[in-house]
Parts: sequence; structure tokens; C-alpha cells
Amino acid sequence: NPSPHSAYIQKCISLAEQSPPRPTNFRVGALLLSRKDDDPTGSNDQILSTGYTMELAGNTHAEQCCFANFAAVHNVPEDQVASVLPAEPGRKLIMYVTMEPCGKRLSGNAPCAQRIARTREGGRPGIHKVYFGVKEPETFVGESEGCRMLSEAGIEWAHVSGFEREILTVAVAGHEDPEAEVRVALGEKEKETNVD
Ligand SMILES: Nc1nc(=O)c(N)c(NC[C@H](O)[C@H](O)[C@H](O)COP(=O)(O)O)[nH]1
Ligand SMILES: [Zn+2]
Repeated sequence: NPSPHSAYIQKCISLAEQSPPRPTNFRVGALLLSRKDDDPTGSNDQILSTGYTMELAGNTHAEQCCFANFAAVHNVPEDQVASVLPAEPGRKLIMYVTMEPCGKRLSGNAPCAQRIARTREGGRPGIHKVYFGVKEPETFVGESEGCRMLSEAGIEWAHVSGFEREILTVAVAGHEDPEAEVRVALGEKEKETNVD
């Protein structure tokens, strides 16, 4: 049986395509689900919430909207989402995001890696693992810090490969020179590998 990761990343890409193009951020899609332990094909997955950049009013990120949508269904504000996320034995909370959760935002708003880490407050299991399709390009904040912040919070993460160009093309659609930015972002990977 195939792994479920590609299908979820593709679902997140279609979410990201609903985001209004802006020069000041990336168009990203996010999905939250509950997965039964020892269920590598995800056959017992339960989708809990989805979100995309600027889905909700203001300068909102996909992961932020994903949490805010779930919190709203449970009648709490987004910053209290940890208190309403399920914590069932034998199941884990998993997030899929087209792009690595941000570790810093030029706006100064709370970065998504911090929002994800906060789901573990109060000893709750919170988010167990984050799968993303591409690391954040250096466009806005330079070297991305999201993965390091997740690791520091004890949250696992993994890169699902194969969708980088598609994800980046959607993400930068509102930028000044999208084609060039995609080439640079893809090239960055080659540059890093040439460093050693
Ligand atoms: N993972 C992620 N999900 C998003 O929905 C989104 N828009 C970004 N984008 C990261 C980028 O670093 C920030 O968009 C800029 O740093 C500008 O910051 P604001 O968005 O204005 O807070 N990253
Ligand atoms: Zn973010």
C-alpha cells in the first residue's frame, strides 16, 4: 500500500491555490488529521481541519487558519486551540503543510512553528509530526528556522519530496518575478549540496 503523504500534500496544494496572491507572503495550504498508531497507510485517518494563507481575516498563515478553524468549531479562540485538540491514546495528531512552518515572520506575528509547539503546552500530546513539501525559501527571512524550532519542541518533521516546483509556483504567484524566485529556491538546494 502506498504511503498517504503525497495525496495529503496534493490536497494542501489545492488549498494553497485558494489563497489570494500577495507580494508579501507565500500561498500555503495546511491540513490537520488524527492518525491511528501503526497505520502507515493512513487507512484510519480522521481529517480534523484545513487552512490556507489569508483564508481568515487579517494577515493569517495557513497553519494559523487551520488551528483557528478547529478552535472556532470548538468555541475557543485560536490561541487556546491546544485545550480542544483531541488527545486520544493510540492516535497521533499529524499536520501536512505545503511549506515548512515559518520560524519568523516579517510582520512580527507569532510564527507557525511556535503555534504548533504550543499545542503541547500543559503536558498535552499536541502535534506529533509535521510533513511539508518544501523548505521556506530565503525570500523574506533568509535561512528558515521552522524545522529547528519544531525539533526543539520535540516535534518530528519530514520533507515529502516530488512536489517542490509545483508548491513553490503556487506559493510565489503574487510575487514580482515568480519564475526567477522558483528557480532560485530550487537552486538553493543545489547550492547547499555543493557546499560540503
Ligand atoms: N508556512 C507558511 N505559511 C504561510 O501561510 C505563509 N504565508 C508563510 N510565509 C512565510 C513568510 O516568511 C512570511 O509570510 C513573511 O515573513 C511575511 O510575514 P507575514 O506573513 O506578513 O507575517 N509560511
Ligand atoms: Zn507561518
